[in-house]
Amino acid sequence: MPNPQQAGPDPLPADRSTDPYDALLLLSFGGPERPEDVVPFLENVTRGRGIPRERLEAVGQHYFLFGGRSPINDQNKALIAAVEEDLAAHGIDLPVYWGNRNWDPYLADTVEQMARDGVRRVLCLATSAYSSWSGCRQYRDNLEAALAAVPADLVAPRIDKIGAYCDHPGFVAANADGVVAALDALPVEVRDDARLVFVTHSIPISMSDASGPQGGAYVAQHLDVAAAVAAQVAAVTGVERPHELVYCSRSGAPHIPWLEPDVNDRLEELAAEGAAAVVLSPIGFVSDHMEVVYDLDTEALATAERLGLPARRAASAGTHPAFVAAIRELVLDRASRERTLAPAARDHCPLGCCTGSRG
Ligand SMILES: CC1=C(CCC(=O)O)c2cc3nc(cc4[nH]c(cc5[nH]c(cc1n2)c(C)c5CCC(=O)O)c(CCC(=O)O)c4C)C(CCC(=O)O)=C3C
Ligand SMILES: [Fe+2]
Repeated sequence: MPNPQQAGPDPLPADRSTDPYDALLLLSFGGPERPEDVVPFLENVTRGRGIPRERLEAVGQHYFLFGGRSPINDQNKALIAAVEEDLAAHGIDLPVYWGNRNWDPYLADTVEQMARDGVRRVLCLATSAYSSWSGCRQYRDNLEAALAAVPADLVAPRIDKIGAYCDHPGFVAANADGVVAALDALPVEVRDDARLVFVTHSIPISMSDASGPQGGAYVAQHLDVAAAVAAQVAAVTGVERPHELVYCSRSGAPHIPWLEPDVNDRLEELAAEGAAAVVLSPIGFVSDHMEVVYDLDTEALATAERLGLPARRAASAGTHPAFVAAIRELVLDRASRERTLAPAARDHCPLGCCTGSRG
């Protein structure tokens, strides 16, 4: 009878096995790090997207206001460090790679490096938690293009992408914590009456309508997350507050309809209605991107100030431990489903999913 003691090293317990994956890839947007990078970065982002020149100049100014440096790369480095630490603390041995759509480190270089390192099966997590062409399908297309560019003398890895994960309880919990902290930062006399205003990136209505397998997923997912976060905040604070979803960072040509209301317009209405205070919670962003530090912290908070409306911006998920743990759970869950050939609904992207890309 074989002696199990001599059967080689114990296999990892199923709950920390990442088989069949041998690497995790963080796939992100990328951002400039120096003033000289800003214009080339914007050219990368908007190539063929028909963004009016005035809009590009305005967005360039947002970056220059912050010294030509986007916060996004530092945030991704911090997230990777936190994920590596969390994986190690849980006895999980999985190297983490990082590649971007629009700036260095470019995805194609990262995929080539993975091939050189002999990586065969990669699990990819994008820094976008929701379904849409911009947040999901475009990243899939970027993966395909990067794989196709791997030099012929190398074996390209196989890459599976985790689907929209905004519904993960850890993502919801991280955002709820941010809202609770923002409420605490409001003057005590308006705290209980504060309105919870959840914010995400506006996208063309045609892109929104075509998001997810059945369409309309972008807005539906955000409404679900907003409701879940608001419920958790109510449970923690013991106060039910009205909540709603608004949009920021509208781009594109003026005649193309994008999701509304814009956060600034809505703040005007709320002030006119006599709202006591607001908390802005950027659930549409996984960390404090330029849209958060400019469109919310700089612009929307100035609007609120002008209106005399007390307002605080809640932290995004960032490196909140609940979000970092969520990433580990997403990885382990996908790996175990891959082993049992039972992919989760989130990972099922039919051919027509998130295709609509323009107004
Ligand atoms: C849904 C969505 C997300 C969330 C999902 C995800 O994260 O992917 C997102 C993220 C981001 N968008 C970013 C930056 C930009 N997005 C632009 C333009 C556009 N975004 C769009 C949508 C989204 N964008 C759309 C429909 C356009 C119009 C052009 C087109 O149809 O493709 C432009 C061009 C100028 C402008 O028009 O604003 C810039 C500079 C950055 C980096 C920020 C930083 O540096 O911290 C990040 C994380
Ligand atoms: Fe964007």
